[in-house]
Amino acid sequence: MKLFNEPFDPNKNLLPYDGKVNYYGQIFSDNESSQLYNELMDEILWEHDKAIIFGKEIITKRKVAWYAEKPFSYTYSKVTKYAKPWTEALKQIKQKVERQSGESYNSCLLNLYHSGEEGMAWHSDGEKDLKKNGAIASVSFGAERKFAFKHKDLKEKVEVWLENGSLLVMKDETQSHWLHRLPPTKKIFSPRVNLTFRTIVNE
Ligand SMILES: O=C(O)CCC(=O)C(=O)O
Ligand SMILES: [Fe+2]
Repeated sequence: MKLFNEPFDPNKNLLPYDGKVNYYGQIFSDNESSQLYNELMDEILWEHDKAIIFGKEIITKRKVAWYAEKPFSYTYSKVTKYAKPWTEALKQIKQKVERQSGESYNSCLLNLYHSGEEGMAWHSDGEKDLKKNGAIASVSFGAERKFAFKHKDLKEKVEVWLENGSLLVMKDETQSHWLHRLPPTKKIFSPRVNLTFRTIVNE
């Protein structure tokens, strides 16, 4: 298992094969990050996520939100949501992320983890509404958390710490061949906000 810490190279592919993941580290300063974190906490219309697991509706402890340039519908864990329009903070973050990653995005799924006990299970983001092999840019604010990848067939694992104000980009075949998760932990007590900028192709 590989665990990437500093020093890191944003051009280095964290995955050994079958996809591409780049970690850019902190692209927002500590000041910018705490301001953006506060704005997101206050202004985003956070809701508990509903998911259908084995045919049963469950409500997650984590909160989610879905914003985009148009009121796209997006089906995630078998539940359809309609996007809300960009806020000023989201426009500001999106602009920086597009410049850094050299890609553009038309939507953003946000997750609020109140503490380390909330995480996200193994999955890949290959829903049919997403552009095939499109880049997904993940921005994190608040508590630093570990993020893990696992190859679907070979089970190889790669882990990286996602710092406050950091950017991670997953692209090419990553979603076809690798799962990712945010492992829960009993060692972290403060909240974390994650934004994944994506490209939706439905209309
Ligand atoms: O919180 C994270 O870092 C990951 C979120 C994620 O994988 C997702 O929203 O699909
Ligand atoms: Fe994901």
